[in-house]
Amino acid sequence: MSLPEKAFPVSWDQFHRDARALAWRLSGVNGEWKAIVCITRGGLVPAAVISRELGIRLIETVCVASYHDYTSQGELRVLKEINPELLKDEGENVLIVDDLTDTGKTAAIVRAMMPKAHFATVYAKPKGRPLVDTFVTEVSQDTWIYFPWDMGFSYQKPIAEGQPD
Ligand SMILES: O=P(O)(O)OC[C@H]1O[C@H](OP(=O)(O)OP(=O)(O)O)[C@H](O)[C@@H]1O
Ligand code: HPA
Ligand SMILES: [Mg+2]
Repeated sequence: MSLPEKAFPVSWDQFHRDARALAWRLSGVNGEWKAIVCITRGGLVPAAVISRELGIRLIETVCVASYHDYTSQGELRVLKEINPELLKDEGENVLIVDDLTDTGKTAAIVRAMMPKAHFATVYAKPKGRPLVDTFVTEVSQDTWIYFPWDMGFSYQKPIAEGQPD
């Protein structure tokens, strides 16, 4: 996979605002959500925001791993399945939450587990967009989103002292 050309760094403040915007959109979708199923690890933070905003207290995880190094996606592995209780009715009234959909492979795997669930992500790239029902911001396929939990502040040398070679 070629390195993404564009970077989209997201601060904690921006991510909180975008996750709350997703909660707003979801508040009009369904009267009573049975539960949230968040796709770890990226879905954990948006699920915390949405559960607080929508008052959803039953939160389940489905643990999926695929991107094993910087930007290349390996084979998708389901490390922990969804509680069978929530698989009844094919996931009707269940809200699946993730941070983003990129190629859509993760979304496809989890959707297949609960075809009637509502799938929401904060960000979406074009290839994954058809797999999600509600999202906030689309970014181009060649953009890499840098999430706040992957970043930190670092010292920047004064311009006069020149930059490392
Ligand atoms: O649409 P896709 O191409 O499948 O990519 C999207 C998935 O990739 C990332 O998770 P990752 O597998 O990196 O694990 P993590 O959430 O634990 O970081 C992200 O959180 C999504 O779950
Ligand atoms: N940013 C961070 N993690 C990701 C991305 C991305 O753009 N795509 C898949 N996992
Ligand atoms: Mg993930």
